[in-house]
Amino acid sequence: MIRTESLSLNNRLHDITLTLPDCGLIGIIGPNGAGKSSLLKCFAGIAQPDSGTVFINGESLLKLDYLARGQRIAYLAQNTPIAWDMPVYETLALGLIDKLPAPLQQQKVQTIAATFALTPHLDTSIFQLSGGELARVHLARALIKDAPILLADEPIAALDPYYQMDMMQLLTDLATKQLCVIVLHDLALAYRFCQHIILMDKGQMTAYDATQNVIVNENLRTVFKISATIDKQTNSLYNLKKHP
Ligand SMILES: Nc1ncnc2c1ncn2[C@@H]1O[C@H](COP(=O)(O)OP(=O)(O)OP(=O)(O)O)[C@@H](O)[C@H]1O
Repeated sequence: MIRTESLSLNNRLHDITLTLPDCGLIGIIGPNGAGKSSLLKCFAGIAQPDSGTVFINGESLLKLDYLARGQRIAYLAQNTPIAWDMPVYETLALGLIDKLPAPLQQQKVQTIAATFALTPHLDTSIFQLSGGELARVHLARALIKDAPILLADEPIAALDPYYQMDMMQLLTDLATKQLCVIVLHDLALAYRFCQHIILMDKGQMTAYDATQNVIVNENLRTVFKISATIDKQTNSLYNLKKHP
């Protein structure tokens, strides 16, 4: 569970108080520059707020050392640079915190590779992967350590439509057992898959509630300057238009 109290980060985040549940898929949406990544970085302890506190399962993030944070949180940045060439297998194994006996490590890598359709690429150099394949490697590497909280910044941005839906379904399944907080721009996928939405605008949390209460035309107009057709029965959002 993540809880924040009056979180502020210079002029990027203003007075954000919220409680996220133990399980569920939570989407952070908002226009460019709204503060989505900054909020996620505060949850992860990567950005230090000027005021306010982040609590992870009741413990102040400031009191947790790096190992304790790593055991509780898997964080995937927006653009994860890779400095050196390695096969996919080794890249996935790097996500494990503890040194495991070789057979157990192999089993964990193979299981996560199968989940992310990476088995055929285990011996491939990561420099030879497509953008979408690499995005799947990054998410798999973040998840391999089984931390109870996943924080991922635009994890589906580089994926084609098939894998975007595949990944959202995978995150939905994962979120029955743990908390997954993702930043995303695709409002249709956010509407279809996320249980709750944090709506950010100009560093403020404009709304945080069940998805169908947040993604409504009034908020789309005021925050995004767009409108859409929203069908609550089929959980679909389409026909996006710039609002005049
Ligand atoms: N390291 C930083 N230092 C100072 N200001 C920053 C830093 N990173 C981002 N900002 C500023 O903070 C504001 C919020 O940025 P943030 O990256 O959180 O927005 P975002 O909603 O994730 O945007 P996008 O959708 O474009 O990725 C922006 O005005 C940005 O210029």
